[in-house]
Parts: sequence; C-alpha cells; structure tokens
Amino acid sequence: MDLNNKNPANLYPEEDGTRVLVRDRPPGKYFIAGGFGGLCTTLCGHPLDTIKVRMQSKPSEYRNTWDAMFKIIHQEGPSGLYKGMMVPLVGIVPIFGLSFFSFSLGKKLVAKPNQRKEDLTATQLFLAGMFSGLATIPLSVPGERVKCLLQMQIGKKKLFHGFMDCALKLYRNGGVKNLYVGTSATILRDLPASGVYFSVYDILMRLFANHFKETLMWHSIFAGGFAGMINWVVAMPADVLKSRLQTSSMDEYPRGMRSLLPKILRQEGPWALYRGVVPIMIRAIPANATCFFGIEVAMKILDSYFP
Ligand SMILES: CC(=O)O[C@H](CC(=O)[O-])C[N+](C)(C)C
Repeated sequence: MDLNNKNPANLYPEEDGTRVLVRDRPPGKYFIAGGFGGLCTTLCGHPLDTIKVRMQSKPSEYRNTWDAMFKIIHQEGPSGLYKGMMVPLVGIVPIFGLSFFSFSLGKKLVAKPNQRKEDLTATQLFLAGMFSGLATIPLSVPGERVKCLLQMQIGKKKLFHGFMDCALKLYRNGGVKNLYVGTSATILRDLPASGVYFSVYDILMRLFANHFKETLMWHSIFAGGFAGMINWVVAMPADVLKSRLQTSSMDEYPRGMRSLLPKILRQEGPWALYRGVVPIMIRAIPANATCFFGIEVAMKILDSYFP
C-alpha cells in the first residue's frame, strides 16, 4: 500500500524534490491511532506474553518456550494462553494511545526553536521516547500488576475473578501502594526501552523515505517489527525484575529491586535476567509490525476524515 497516494496526507516532497518530509499531525490523532495499534498488538501478541510471564515468574516449572506452551495448553486448554487478556485489551489501548500521543508531544518539547521534526537528532528522538515512557507509568504499573497476577493463576481454585476483582482485592489489601508494586522496575524498563523503540522506528522510516522517495506500508511494518525487537533487548532485564515483583506479595521483597536483584544473581546467575527472551522476541516482531500497520491504517482513515 502506498502511504502517499491521492492526497499526500502524511508525506510530501520538499520543494527541490530531494527529500521526503513527515507531516506533523495534531497529537490527538496519535492518541487514537496509537490506541488502535495497541489493540492490534494485544490480539497478536498476548499468548506469547503469557508464556513469557510464566517462564519469568515460575522458572522451575517451565524448561523453555515450547515446554511452557505445551504445558499451558495441556493443563489449561488453549484459552490458558489468553489468560489476563482483558486487562491489556482495556489497558493497552489507552496506554499505547498515551504512548504515541506523548511521543509526538515529546518531539515538540525537545525541538529547538525553528527546528523541524524531521531534523531531530537521534538523541532528541531518544529523549522524546523516554518522555513517552514516563508519561505512561501511572497507567502501565497497575495494569501490568493485574495482568501478571491473572496470567499466573493456575488450577481451578481462582483467587481473582477478572481484572476488576483483582484490582479491587489488591486495593483492599494494601491500598494504592499494592497496585503500584514494581513501579521502579517499570520505570527502569520503560524509559530506555521507549527511547530506543521510537528513535529506531523514526530513524528507519527516515532512511526509507530518503532512499525510496516515498514511504510504503511494508516500510512501516518492517521498522515497527525491528523497533519492537530492539525495545525488548533493552527492556528484558528490568522486565524480569518487574514480573517477579508484580507476581509476589507486597512484603516478599520489602526493598523492591534491591532485595530481588542480588537474590536472582546469587541463585540463578545473570542469564536469568534474559529469561523469557525467546517468546518475547517471537512476539515482538509480529506484534509491533501489526501495531504500526494498525497505526498507519488508522491514520489514513483519520486523515481522510480530518485532513
Ligand atoms: C514494554 C512495551 O510494552 O513495549 C511496547 C512494545 C511491545 O512489544 O509491546 C512499546 N511501547 C510501550 C513503547 C509502545
């Protein structure tokens, strides 16, 4: 699909025709399109996310990705892979919306006076991405806490009956603090990971635009899949800490990461910080490629209604 067809809504050549510029859109459009991208990401990537959380939180039970997948399907049926999906479906849409919205806002904040968005340096894009990661923390920490706990429920006797029940039980049993278990680990994960995610995507799209003079749908899908992979290479160690903290009780690790990290390194070695990397990498490419595919489609629709 040519993103440039008929009305060049999102891309247009500079006067001398040598470069292609990305048109600036209002941040509200990024919120809606980003939310739709989040929906595509969840539908495509949730089963592998469940395998990752299980492997990270119960390492002794699952030998590898396939072992985890077969055990879950054998013991709980295929629906076991979709456990806890209601939270991302309800939560990821606004989180991704906010994430793409605040990245576009972050680009405005880091731009020097008269500097065009297209001329932002890699460092500026990284900072705008970190800003986006920070903006989503208030929503993503409780969302991840509930999602991880639901994904870890095994067997018939269920402690939590859905995401509202889980959120309410956590709140009644420890207040807001209980919902925000794992905040530091999530900050450590999302700030640098969002920084690389958005900067890698934007730089790749710029390279494509300069090389091909127009940007096609597959460029966006490729750049999104690649950005998703790099995002997780950076995010993994903090993600392991986050998953362990968020699937434990409030008093298990009283000093949070400072209690957990030395314990993991002592008992399991540094490679434990990359536990779950296989399912997350298998997930990252299609999940983020579909995310950016969804965003491009949503943007095209929005541009045709609100040029
Ligand atoms: C940690 C995370 O959710 O990363 C997102 C990519 C993915 O694979 O889900 C990226 N981002 C939060 C920046 C939208």
